[in-house]
Amino acid sequence: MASPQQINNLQNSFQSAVNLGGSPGIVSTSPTQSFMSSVPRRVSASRQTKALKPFSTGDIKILLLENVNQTAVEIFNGQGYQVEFHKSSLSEDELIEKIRDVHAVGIRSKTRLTEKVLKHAKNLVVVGCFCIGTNQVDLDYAAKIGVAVFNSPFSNSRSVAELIMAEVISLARQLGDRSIEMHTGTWNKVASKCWEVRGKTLGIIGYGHIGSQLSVLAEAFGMQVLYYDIVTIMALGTAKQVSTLDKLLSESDFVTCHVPATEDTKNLLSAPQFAAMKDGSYVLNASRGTVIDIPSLIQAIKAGKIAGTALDVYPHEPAKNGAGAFNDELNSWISELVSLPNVILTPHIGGSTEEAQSAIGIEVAANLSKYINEGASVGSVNFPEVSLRGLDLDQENVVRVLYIHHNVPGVLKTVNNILSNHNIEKQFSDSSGDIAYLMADISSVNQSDIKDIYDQLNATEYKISIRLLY
Ligand SMILES: NC(=O)c1ccc[n+]([C@@H]2O[C@H](COP(=O)([O-])OP(=O)(O)OC[C@H]3O[C@@H](n4cnc5c(N)ncnc54)[C@H](O)[C@@H]3O)[C@@H](O)[C@H]2O)c1
Ligand SMILES: O=C(O)CC[C@@H](O)C(=O)O
Repeated sequence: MASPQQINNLQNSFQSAVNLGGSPGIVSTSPTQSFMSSVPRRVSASRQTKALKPFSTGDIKILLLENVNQTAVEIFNGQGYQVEFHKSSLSEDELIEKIRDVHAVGIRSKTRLTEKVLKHAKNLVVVGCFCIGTNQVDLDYAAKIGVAVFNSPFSNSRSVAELIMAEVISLARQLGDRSIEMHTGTWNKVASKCWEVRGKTLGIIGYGHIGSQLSVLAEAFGMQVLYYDIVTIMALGTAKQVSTLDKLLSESDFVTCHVPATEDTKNLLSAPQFAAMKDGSYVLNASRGTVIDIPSLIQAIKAGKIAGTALDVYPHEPAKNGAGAFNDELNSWISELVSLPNVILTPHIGGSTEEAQSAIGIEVAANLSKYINEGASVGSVNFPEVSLRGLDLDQENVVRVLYIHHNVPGVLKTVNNILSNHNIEKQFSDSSGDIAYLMADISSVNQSDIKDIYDQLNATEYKISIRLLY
């Protein structure tokens, strides 16, 4: 378990990496009253670069849902933001109400940020998914309205891989059933249909961050590893990539899914795939609930084709913890599933370890703060990745222009024409699909010029959103 000191050290290293120490720079998508007042700049002596600060730090409001780790809360508090923290996710109506005037939202896997919800967000600049998966957010629509989305691409990968490894052994030894029996007073000392995992074949569908970590763990247990992925990926150890899903299914004793939720992965394993598997093999899923057709899996277990399953994710999951939350109203087949032998069910805890949650809290909070304070979108999952080096401490009358716009011809000419009365110190622009993002540091800007620059940029036909940091 990570000690508070280790967590503190981790946090410090992240903070210095993203240069969050000292005075934060603050932003807003639209000019507030404080935009027009000349807020004196605060520059920390310990910093090598100038902190940008157009507004009072208290102007930034952050809504954190789903018990996002306290490391994130501490980072945001340290920035002086207003943090509203909720342990669970919110209903759609509550979310629509809460999202109206916040600048950032932090969620995990339960909160659905749909187009309908995002349409009500009038000041939203950025979304943080404090997890790996981002399928719960309408990424295209978010980009369309100029909202960058960040996640933590691998902070919980190891935790998921370790859980799966534990479950592979637990299924092979029917551990779940033996434990339930003992809890109810039954002594059932059996060896029949209980196996070592040594020498067995693990088939991994999706050889990304989690799949490849799992590959290493499985080989250490003496397993052979096959993997199927839509892209060619270098094998770790002696694992072998197979060219078709059917080959993986027909040769594996255990099949585990580590793919994202996409149209292509919906019901990736259904009746024909279970039929193609070895008799007495096992199925594991800790990716997303849409990836496996659970009613077909139930039939395959009942028919004796599949000897057991470990599931961590479900098509519908409860919004919050509580007794009775996992029932047939949620998914009609639940009571049938729980009545079957050798079925290990966990409440979406693949990434739920102290280490993973604390690292995710720090990573995503740091990225969000950097985007809010400096405009850096590097690491965003739906945005062009743009960043500029910090401003020198002694630079006076400098403004950073953050201009998110439609990716069409003529933008640079128009924007640079607006900026041309000032010296463009540096500029970077990139596009991703229909969205483009231009960042420019301009000098020789008087306080009185700022509103004029804002108004001119705001009037351009290509604009999606603008922020000015100074
Ligand atoms: N249970 C949990 O708590 C938990 C925790 C973390 C992640 N996850 C889920 O696990 C998923 C995988 O995580 P990751 O970090 O390994 O992702 P990743 O992006 O690193 O790897 C996913 C791999 O799947 C491959 N892939 C995509 N579509 C495919 C298809 N149709 N067939 C075969 N391969 C395909 C990709 O090429 C990639 O190599 C995430 O998307 C997330 O939904 C769950
Ligand atoms: O913490 C969560 O809610 C999600 C965990 C996992 O599914 C992920 O996508 O990282």
